[in-house]
Amino acid sequence: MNQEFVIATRESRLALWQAEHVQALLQTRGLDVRLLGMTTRGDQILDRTLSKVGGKGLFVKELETALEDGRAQLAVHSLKDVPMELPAGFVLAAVLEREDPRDALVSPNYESLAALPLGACVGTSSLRRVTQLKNMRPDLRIEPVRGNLDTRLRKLDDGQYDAIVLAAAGLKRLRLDGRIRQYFGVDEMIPCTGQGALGIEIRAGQAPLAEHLAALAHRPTWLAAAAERAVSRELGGSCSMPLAAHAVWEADGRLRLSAALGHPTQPERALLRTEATVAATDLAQAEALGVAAASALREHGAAEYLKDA
Ligand SMILES: NCc1[nH]cc(CCC(=O)O)c1CC(=O)O
Repeated sequence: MNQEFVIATRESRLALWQAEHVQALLQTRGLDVRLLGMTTRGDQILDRTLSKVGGKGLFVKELETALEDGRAQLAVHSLKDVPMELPAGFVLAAVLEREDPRDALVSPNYESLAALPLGACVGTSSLRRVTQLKNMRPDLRIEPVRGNLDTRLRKLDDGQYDAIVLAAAGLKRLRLDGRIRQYFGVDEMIPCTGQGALGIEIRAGQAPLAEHLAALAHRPTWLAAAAERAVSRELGGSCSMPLAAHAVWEADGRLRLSAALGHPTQPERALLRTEATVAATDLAQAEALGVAAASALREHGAAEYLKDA
């Protein structure tokens, strides 16, 4: 009898889709894999903006506890919800191929951001989206919206907002992308670090499992995400930081990283931006690209922006 592996997962439809996706990939490698559904503090606290209650780590802590207790061996996360530094004893065993990294506008009545009337109400709780929206459309009224994708869409349909902004990846995975009215270009609204990618976390030193997971990894996504995550880590990576960072592979095989930092409490202030390209062939080079982008943002005044974060 094979050893059975257990995947700890949140129970939103998107989290379950992601965990089942990894389960199916491991099953094709001949492994027995079962899911363990869990509710995290991030799922329970729905009335406050995450940056105010302790940040993205709230989505992963309970899952890490299950790994520690041995109730599960791996946790599947949206990479963008994974803190920049994992607690001691945990490692990111693989980053899987990225789904569409773009942000998308969903609206019952308006076909694009430009079509929204003056002063329209847009729902998003992401400071990164708030600052980029306010830079494009200072007139918009931006209101928080929390909860899983179905909850957010229901609040939109209830008429609480004229539009909401969501990651295209989640909508596509749940086949809800028919609701998208506009895709933002990745230079127009720079995505969050790791957006659209999945990260698999395990305890350090799990050799046979780590090898199976390494075989699932998508190296181009992993290097791109490593560059993106390095920018955030260098700048102190917290949820109260309106940071966008996105890396793409150019046709010539080089990695191009764009990053933007907004002001945490004055979202209409101009974004600080940087862009750089390198020939990266390993994780260290990709991370160095991110570190350089963070330095460039500091030269543009990041410290002054971040003192209010
Ligand atoms: N912050 C919550 C979250 N985490 C991952 C996704 C979507 C999937 C992804 O980007 O990988 C979402 C929803 C959203 O931002 O719209």
